[in-house]
Amino acid sequence: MGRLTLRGIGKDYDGVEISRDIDLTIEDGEFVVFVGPSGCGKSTLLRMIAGLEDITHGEMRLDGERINEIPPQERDIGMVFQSYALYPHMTVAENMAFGLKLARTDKDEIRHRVTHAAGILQLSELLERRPKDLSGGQRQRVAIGRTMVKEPVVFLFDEPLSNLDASLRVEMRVQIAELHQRLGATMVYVTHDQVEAMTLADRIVLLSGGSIAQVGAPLTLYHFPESLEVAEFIGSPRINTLPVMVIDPGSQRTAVRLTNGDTLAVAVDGRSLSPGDQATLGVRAEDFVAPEQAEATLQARLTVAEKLGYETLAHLQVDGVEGTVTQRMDGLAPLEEHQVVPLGLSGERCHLFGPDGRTCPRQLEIPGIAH
Ligand SMILES: Nc1ncnc2c1ncn2[C@@H]1O[C@H](COP(=O)(O)OP(=O)(O)OP(=O)(O)O)[C@@H](O)[C@H]1O
Repeated sequence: MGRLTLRGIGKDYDGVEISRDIDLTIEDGEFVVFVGPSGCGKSTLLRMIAGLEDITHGEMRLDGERINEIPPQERDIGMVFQSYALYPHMTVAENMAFGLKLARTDKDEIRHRVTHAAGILQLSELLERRPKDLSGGQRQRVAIGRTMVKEPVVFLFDEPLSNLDASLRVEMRVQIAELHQRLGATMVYVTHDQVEAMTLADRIVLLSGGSIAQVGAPLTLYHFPESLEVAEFIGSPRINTLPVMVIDPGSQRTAVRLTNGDTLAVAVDGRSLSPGDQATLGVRAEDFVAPEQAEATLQARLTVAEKLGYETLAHLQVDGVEGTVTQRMDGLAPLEEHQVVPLGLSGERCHLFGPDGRTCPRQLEIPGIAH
């Protein structure tokens, strides 16, 4: 088993609050990713679970047992660090066996566990090599193997892929997902990379300023963000934001005025808003519609077209809108420099955020996505 419960967890450093009011249950076998901007407290929270940081407030339990005061080596939890921290003078096999040797595990048992882990991590041919003779990805696998042989019920990963180049990151990401499927262990993973979070997580915990901004399945956060901050963090390219004025807030549709004077009835419950409020319309790059299906259309001018092959990201300028707006287009869409592009909007496919950044609940059902 490996069920973690965090109740009212908080951390102060010298009187400064770093994390606060963290309430979270991580189920046995779940893959949970902590994500958020730099300094939001992801690593601190992970280190508290590992026992590497004292917990200032609250209670943490593993399978029902309070672990606040239990030292790291006595928790049934293993951590894989960003820096692999392998011993350079030891072989791969010795590095993997080291922790078990210290714990005076039986020699045959050590050999069995190292061989088993090496098989799963495709390290069997490399067991006699030293770390300097391994690639970055192989070293990372050894670091995972060293944790695996301890057979913890919870694995913690602190940005394990951040030292790898882009293509290796993708490859290791898939391997970590496969490892989770094979072991079925609880995994808690820290990253500031939202793509890693989206692809690996059963549930994402988005942290902001030391507390939880939203917890949910990746696609729930993508389609039903609870705040502008979450909407802007999840998704690449970043969600487009357009300033609008609230005209008529309603429970099913909320009418807003765009910068060009057009009105749009957004399919949200806007009853928390008042007429005249300055709000923010959120539109993902793929959510613009063809002009003939649009309820309102903004005229935009192409600034840059990023041709990625299967799609083109068109960066556009819209009068009265700061920065650029990005539209996802077909990879073969013919585009000319400075071309005028009509940006069609549909009230069904937009998000609306109030002046305080809170989301107006979307009146939309997407099959299979809870909200
Ligand atoms: N030992 C410490 N003493 C004082 N402040 C600390 C200490 N360790 C971390 N902090 C502060 O706590 C906050 C959260 O740090 P933490 O490393 O948990 O953030 P993070 O979200 O993991 O960031 P990053 O993505 O940059 O690694 C930061 O403001 C950091 O400066």
